[in-house]
Amino acid sequence: PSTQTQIAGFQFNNCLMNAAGVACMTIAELEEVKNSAAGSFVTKTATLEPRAGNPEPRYRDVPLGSINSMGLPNQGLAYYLNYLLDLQNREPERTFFLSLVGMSPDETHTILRQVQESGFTGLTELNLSCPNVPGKPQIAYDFETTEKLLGEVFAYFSKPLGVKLPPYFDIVHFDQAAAIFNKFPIKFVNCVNSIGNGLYVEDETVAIRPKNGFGGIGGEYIKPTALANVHAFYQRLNPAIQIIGTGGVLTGRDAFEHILCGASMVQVGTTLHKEGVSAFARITEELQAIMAEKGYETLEDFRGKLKYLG
Ligand SMILES: C=Cc1c(C(=O)O)[nH]c(=O)[nH]c1=O
Repeated sequence: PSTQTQIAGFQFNNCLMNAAGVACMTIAELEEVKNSAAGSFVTKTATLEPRAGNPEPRYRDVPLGSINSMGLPNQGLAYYLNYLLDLQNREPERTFFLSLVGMSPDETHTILRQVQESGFTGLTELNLSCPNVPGKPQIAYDFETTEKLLGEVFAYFSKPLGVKLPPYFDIVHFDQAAAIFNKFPIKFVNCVNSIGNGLYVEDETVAIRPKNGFGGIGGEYIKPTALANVHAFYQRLNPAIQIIGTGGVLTGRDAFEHILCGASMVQVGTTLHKEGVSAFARITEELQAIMAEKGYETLEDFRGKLKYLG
């Protein structure tokens, strides 16, 4: 069975890749993901200028997942954009993702204009869901701001662009969010970012320093929420807008469920942080075994075909 896929017309030889934030801060990390069984990579979300991020400890692996309040540390847009421009000349047959967001709407436009004016030929993932910059609410929880921002972006941005979304927990919010995204030539939505502002306690103390221990939750804790968001948007969005599924992927079974719920690409975060890039080959083999057992040759044979109980 083949686990190849396509997003916005770009072919990928595998439907698995890293989630932004994990194994993607430096060129060395990105090269390692690129040279693994992963079909692509996405960079750490880039801001205009480099950022140190929040004080450590700011990321912890825990038994059922992870908690982080990194605070958007990154090397700055130029670092990632220049690497991607060089890479697309070295490997023109492959496509990669650039994740970005500004610290303000104006900065977001400045960044996107730089990408627009560059020769970047890959996919852009606008992160509307960082939960860990103190004082900055997650953009995508503010529907008015999100619609205004996207309207401004698509007035000048013509390269393929998708959005990284926080999890929603209310059916009406799925309706309202999908109605906004359906207004724009968005190529994909990536559901979900970490579940914001969880609290992990060890004995009597928090596990991370920033925000008195509050941080985004990933891993096994979040798969039901991730699958629900993947499927809710799959049900509601214009079919021209594809879904990237992120959250709770430990095994081929989890990847299968994301695709069954409608995902065209599946991202791995916490598991990649814990296991390293060998996770991609393992999860791929597990997914192929499930497909073989069920007689599915391609992802198309089961994508979005979640059965209801009638
Ligand atoms: C880009 C900031 C993010 C961060 C962060 O850098 O704190 N952590 C997340 O779990 N999701 C994010 O989107």
